[in-house]
Amino acid sequence: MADKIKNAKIVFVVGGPGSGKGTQCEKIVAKYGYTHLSSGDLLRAEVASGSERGKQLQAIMQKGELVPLDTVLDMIKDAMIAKADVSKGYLIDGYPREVKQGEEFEKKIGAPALLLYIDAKGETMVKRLMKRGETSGRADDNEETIKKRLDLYYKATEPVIAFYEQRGIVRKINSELPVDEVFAIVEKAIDELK
Ligand SMILES: Nc1nc2c(ncn2[C@@H]2O[C@H](COP(=O)(O)OP(=O)(O)OP(=O)(O)O)[C@@H](O)[C@H]2O)c(=O)[nH]1
Ligand SMILES: O=c1ccn([C@@H]2O[C@H](COP(=O)(O)OP(=O)(O)O)[C@@H](O)[C@H]2O)c(=O)[nH]1
Ligand SMILES: [Mg+2]
Repeated sequence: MADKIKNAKIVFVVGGPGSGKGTQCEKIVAKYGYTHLSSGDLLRAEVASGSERGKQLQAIMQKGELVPLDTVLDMIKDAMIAKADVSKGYLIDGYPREVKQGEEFEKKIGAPALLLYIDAKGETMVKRLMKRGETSGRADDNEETIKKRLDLYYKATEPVIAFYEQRGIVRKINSELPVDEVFAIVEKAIDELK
């Protein structure tokens, strides 16, 4: 069944916690009709289901650590296949978190055409997540876990960007600007794909 998605347009959306990945993805969906798959949202849905696996995931996510690679990849793959007939392209938001995840994704699914690197300063991301935490209900939007997520981002995820830069598919987006100005830059990157 993976055949169905082999030729699909795939965009990785990578950036630190609270950099604005989800915000920009929503706008891309509205304009371009892409299918948005947030690895974090898929994991949170599993937690919300109350399943045994969800309980294990919750413990890991509450600590700001990474869940096993295969778990996330299987979830993304299933979600991609479910949308294969209607999808114009896929936004894979918050993935890969480490180089190995990207390599496994390519082996099992396919290569990305573009990597949107959503970039904000560390202090900006912390500020946004603390603010989001006032209303998000996300167990990991608290000061201690935010710090861990940020550390892990710099350690494990930034090398992902260097890895795909060698291939020339990275577009760096400054997300310190107001949302609509950020989106204007994102649009250019997506338009180049056509
Ligand atoms: N000024 C400004 N604020 C933004 C921008 N994008 C997002 N924000 C704010 O930052 C917060 C976090 O944005 P999200 O889109 O949830 O960030 P994310 O990268 O998906 O974060 P995770 O869900 O933790 O992966 C939001 O509550 C927004 O209010 C932006 O481009 N400019
Ligand atoms: O590929 C992934 C994506 C997410 N997560 C977990 O899910 C949490 C929330 O991820 P999300 O992308 O929603 O938020 P971010 O870490 O970017 O704030 C992370 O801290 C990790 O614990 C993970 O382990 N692997
Ligand atoms: Mg998000």
